[in-house]
Amino acid sequence: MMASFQALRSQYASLLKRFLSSTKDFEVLATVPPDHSAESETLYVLDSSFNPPTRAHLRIASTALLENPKPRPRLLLLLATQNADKPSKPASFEDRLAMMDLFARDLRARLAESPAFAATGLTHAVENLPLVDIGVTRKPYFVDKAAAIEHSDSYPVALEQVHLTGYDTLIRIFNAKYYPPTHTLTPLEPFLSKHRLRVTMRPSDEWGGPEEQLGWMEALARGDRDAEGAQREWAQRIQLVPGRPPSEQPVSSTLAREALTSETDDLNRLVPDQVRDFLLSERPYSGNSKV
Ligand SMILES: Nc1ncnc2c1ncn2[C@@H]1O[C@H](COP(=O)(O)OP(=O)(O)OP(=O)(O)O)[C@@H](O)[C@H]1O
Ligand SMILES: NC(=O)c1ccc[n+]([C@@H]2O[C@H](COP(=O)(O)O)[C@@H](O)[C@H]2O)c1
Repeated sequence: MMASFQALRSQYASLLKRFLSSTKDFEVLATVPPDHSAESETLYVLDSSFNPPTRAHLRIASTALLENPKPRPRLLLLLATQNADKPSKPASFEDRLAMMDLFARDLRARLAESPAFAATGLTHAVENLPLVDIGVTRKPYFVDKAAAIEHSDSYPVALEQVHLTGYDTLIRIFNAKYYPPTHTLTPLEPFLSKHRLRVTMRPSDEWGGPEEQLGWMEALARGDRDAEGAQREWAQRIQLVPGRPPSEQPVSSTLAREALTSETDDLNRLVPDQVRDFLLSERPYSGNSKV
């Protein structure tokens, strides 16, 4: 197992090196399983630091894909090598890409259990499962990520993108401080006129509960943000879906990194199985991992 983890990491290390020495803003490095032929009508995009991928990311991706299983959707797991706010830190990007690949396999295994992706007629179940692309981008902002994906030669230009985010990220996308020089929300227009956001609620002390989060959407639809350059029609392009029920414990990448140094049993509920095996075997946060 360890040998195959190392092989996966070095495979991504060389693909990443090629990307970093290119002038590209975005590249698909691999597809799980390797297959580039399938047509799809929607591209779901999960942009994250994947540091590490968690069961929250698994829930966000699987609920989206299960909601619209036909025609076969495609999912892009997008590693942001530059974050809008956070400085870069361990794990190394090749470790994260290897974990994204393992996450893609865990996700497909979960989807394979659902009737939505079961075999139909002459088609085997595995042929109905979404393909998962593993990509990288240098662009920290969603408007630029979406444009880089549109202009890449990996997908048809007209493909609609549905960006999967949490509520905390939605609030940041709608923060005019990110859009110099005018510091208005008008730069979101090309993004939200073509693409969509599927936002998972993330109740917390900082972000409030479901009512507050639904209230944010109502305010946008009412025109409360028009003075900042927003358009009330954008509310129709944003779907807000329930997240973790209050009875379940919180899940985040930070909690998973902490569990690795203290309560490794907690990893079972925080990260998918193959990601847990990678974390326990490779210890990518110990400071000894090869960069
Ligand atoms: N538990 C969660 N509920 C809802 N959305 C989530 C959750 N975890 C992550 N997300 C969303 O997934 C996307 C990527 O998340 P990110 O990589 O920042 O994970 P994180 O767990 O918040 O990371 P960290 O703990 O390292 O800050 C973001 O849009 C974030 O809002
Ligand atoms: N205005 C924006 O588009 C905007 C603002 C803040 C964060 N982001 C991005 O959101 C993603 C998630 O960010 P965090 O990992 O900090 O939660 C990152 O790719 C980050 O760069 C985008």
